[in-house]
Amino acid sequence: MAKKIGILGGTFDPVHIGHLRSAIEVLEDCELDEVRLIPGAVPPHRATPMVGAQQRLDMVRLAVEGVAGLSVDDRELRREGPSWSIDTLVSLREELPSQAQLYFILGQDAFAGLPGWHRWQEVLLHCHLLVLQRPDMPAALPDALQQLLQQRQVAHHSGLQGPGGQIALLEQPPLPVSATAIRGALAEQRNIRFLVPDAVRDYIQQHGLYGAIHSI
Ligand SMILES: Nc1ncnc2c1ncn2[C@@H]1O[C@H](COP(=O)(O)OP(=O)(O)OP(=O)(O)O)[C@@H](O)[C@H]1O
Ligand SMILES: O=C(O)c1ccc[n+]([C@@H]2O[C@H](COP(=O)([O-])O)[C@@H](O)[C@H]2O)c1
Repeated sequence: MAKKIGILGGTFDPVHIGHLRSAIEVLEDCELDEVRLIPGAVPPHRATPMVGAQQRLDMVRLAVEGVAGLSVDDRELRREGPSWSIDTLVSLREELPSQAQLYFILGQDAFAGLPGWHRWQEVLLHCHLLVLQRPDMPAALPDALQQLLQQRQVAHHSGLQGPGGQIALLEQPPLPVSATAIRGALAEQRNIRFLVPDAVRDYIQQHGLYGAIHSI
């Protein structure tokens, strides 16, 4: 049987339960062998993260420690330059058997930006896309994505066939959590308990990240 591998790329500034619950639900619903969380070192498409790549990676490692089926892949920190997803996909493909099924998991907001990605039209050569709902996101998608969905969307994720090339939208209930909101809460010295794993909260506190100066 071909391996089924999910990849959840992100800035993870910081990692939170929205990422982790999504990873677990996709792992179970799509019967994947594993989901790899891949922190971006130099996100090319957004402002510089508040916290450096190594500390964001540390937090993702703490978050998935001991969680069956979830792992961390640090390849984007091991290369120079912008963390383009296409480079990540090509390097994963070089390592995996050609029949392995790759599922790139991304939220609706990230999917809406796909036509702006570096070499975006090559992305589906290497993987399927699994798009997760997020709360408060506009339903309208750019024309290029509507066309892409007409060509590539399958009605249900169970219809995704082969190593890549198709898109499924998941009906998973979204958690209304974002890294932006967590950074905002920390800046106001609010308690972020249960929005991130306790080990991540402890790390933030120990290192005084995001302006957290008190016991949070
Ligand atoms: N609550 C959530 N539910 C579903 N998907 C999510 C959720 N939060 C983040 N994601 C998805 O996880 C991936 C990585 O997200 P990212 O690290 O940018 O977190 P974020 O919470 O969106 O951060 P920020 O608020 O800084 O933009 C993206 O594809 C994003 O859409
Ligand atoms: O490769 C690109 O040009 C590109 C542009 C925007 C986003 N991405 C990827 O999309 C994923 C989610 O991004 P973000 O900003 O929500 O953390 C993450 O893996 C990014 O590397 C990739």
